[in-house]
Amino acid sequence: MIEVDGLVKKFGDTLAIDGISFTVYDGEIYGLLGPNGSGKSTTMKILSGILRPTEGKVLVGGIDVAKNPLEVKKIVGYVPETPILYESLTPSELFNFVGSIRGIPKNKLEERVNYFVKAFGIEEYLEQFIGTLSFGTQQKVSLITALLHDPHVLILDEAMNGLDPKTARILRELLLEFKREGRSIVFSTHVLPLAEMICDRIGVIYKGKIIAEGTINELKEKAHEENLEDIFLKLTESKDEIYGIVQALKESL
Ligand SMILES: Nc1ncnc2c1ncn2[C@@H]1O[C@H](COP(=O)(O)OP(=O)(O)OP(=O)(O)O)[C@@H](O)[C@H]1O
Repeated sequence: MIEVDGLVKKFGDTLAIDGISFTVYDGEIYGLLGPNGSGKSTTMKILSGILRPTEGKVLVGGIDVAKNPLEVKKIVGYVPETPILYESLTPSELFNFVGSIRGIPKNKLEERVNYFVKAFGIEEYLEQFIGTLSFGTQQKVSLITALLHDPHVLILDEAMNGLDPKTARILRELLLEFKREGRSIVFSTHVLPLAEMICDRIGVIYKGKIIAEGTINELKEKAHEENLEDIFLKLTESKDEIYGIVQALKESL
């Protein structure tokens, strides 16, 4: 379970997160949706123990992230928006390195590496330098790295980015399985039909604030709109603006 209460994050004069609160229960996929720069990645980095909050309280599995970020990192699997990997290591070397710093027993590590390497189909890249791999393959390596310690909480920042349709489907099924096992998952994406497909509840974040939260059906009712894209555009005040821009483009052509 993740409990976020009155979270604020400032970068100098920039107020990136402006007092947000939400809860992600065990066995739930919570979608964090918002326009570029609205504060999704910042929130996810705080939940993963990577950034310290300026104000507010965040408990992950009952552990306070500000007081004990190292303990939080033990139970969280975090996939950043862009893979951050050691380019001069091979995936095999990276998995062994991550296994050793996380204290995963050798046989367990081998078992998990084999399982995920097969699931994501990267057998042929295991001995190549990460820096030479395609973006999608690096994303798969990043995902495997985040899953090796069998985390109870998953923080996935646009984790489907760059994945081919087959791998995206495998990851989707894996996430649904994790959810059935009772793990808590926070999932950000700009692909709204995907969010509609897998998220149990959604929080719409805009200018550092959660401006709407609920199941898809609850959001549809609140916004009087039929699909998540229209709900999202309405809530983020983009709908009229888009029509104006498209109209101006048509006139200028
Ligand atoms: N390290 C940093 N230093 C200064 N400002 C930052 C830093 N990280 C994020 N910000 C600012 O915080 C705000 C929120 O950024 P964030 O990356 O969380 O947005 P986002 O919703 O993840 O955007 P995107 O959809 O483009 O990935 C932005 O104004 C951004 O410029």
